[in-house]
Amino acid sequence: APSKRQTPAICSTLAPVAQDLLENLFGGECGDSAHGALRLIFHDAIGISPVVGGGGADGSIITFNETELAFEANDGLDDVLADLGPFFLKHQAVISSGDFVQLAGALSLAACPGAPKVQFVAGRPPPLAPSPNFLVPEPFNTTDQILERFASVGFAPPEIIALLSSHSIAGADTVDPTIPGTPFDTTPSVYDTNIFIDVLLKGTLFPGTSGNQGEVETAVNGTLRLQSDFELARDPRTACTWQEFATNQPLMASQFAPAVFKLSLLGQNINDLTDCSELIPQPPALKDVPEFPPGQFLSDIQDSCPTARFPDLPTQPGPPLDVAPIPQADSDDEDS
Ligand code: HEM
Ligand SMILES: [Ca+2]
Ligand SMILES: [Ca+2]
Repeated sequence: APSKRQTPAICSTLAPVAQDLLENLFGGECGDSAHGALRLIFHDAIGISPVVGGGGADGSIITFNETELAFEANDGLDDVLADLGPFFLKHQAVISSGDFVQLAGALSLAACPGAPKVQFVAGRPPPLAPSPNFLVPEPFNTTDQILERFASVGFAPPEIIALLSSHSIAGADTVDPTIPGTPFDTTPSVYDTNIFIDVLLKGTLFPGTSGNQGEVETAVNGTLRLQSDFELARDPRTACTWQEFATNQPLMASQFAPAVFKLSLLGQNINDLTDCSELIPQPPALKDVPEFPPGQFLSDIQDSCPTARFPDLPTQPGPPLDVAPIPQADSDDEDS
């Protein structure tokens, strides 16, 4: 008989944690809790530098949250930790904070149609110290600064754009504090290519107040555009990858999975970790049809790739959208 790989002990131990997160934290939704858990992967992992140190994907953002939540770039993560923290405390006897962040992040995609299944490895030791400040990119950083920050930990420009596909299932609470939960694209519960289409449209409005640091005008009511997304979409070093993903959802998903797995290994040695990817469900499939939002056309696209024109797409029928805010996860009260 063909030999079947036996489930490693650490994976069996973590199975009930995964189950609890899927059922009781995410509840089968690609909503605020899932978005927060996905963002947390990044803000924990990127806390490492060849110059100033830091432990990367080590769970420091949980263990040393008193230090790291005070960093400006981590604004809004207080809500995420309020949401996830009780699950970590409940299971901390069997899972390190570093594994918890990465497990929750990989599981966060489970209910997001179109998302890839991301690998998960376990066995990260407890973090030794908080991350130094100023390692997490900010939406008002220049493209040079962002590319350099990622390059210093081994990420090439196309990998950065692949990682930013996460902004397809995301929104902002703190960029414009008057409108928490404002999504970055028209479909914040679907891992589709709309983020890459929407951000290339000519900006005409602010969804709330103007003058917020790191925000630029967006094209669709109810969505918020980050200055960093705007610039990465238009910079010649990244614009062609951005444009390619805009009309190729399978490519976007297939490039995101290895890039986000690579994030989960920052500061870790993969040879010391155990593959527990069997704990991660395959997210629902998506048949993505790239379209311009209602009332928008190719002439509204700010063509930015030097070597290929943006392709013409159908326009979604109907009146202009006013995208609804993302309902906020509330750790105490779900139904009032
Ligand atoms: C250039 C790098 C990046 C910048 C400047 C950036 C910036 C931001 C900002 C300002 C927010 C809104 C936070 C708030 O006000 O609540 C946000 C949200 C988010 N980001 Fe990024 N980000 C970057 C890269 C990434 C990466 C690599 C990931 C992937 C793992 C990611 C995943 C998310 C998610 C999922 C959210 C939504 C959080 C929520 O809705 O609660 N971002 N990002
Ligand atoms: Ca960290
Ligand atoms: Ca989307």
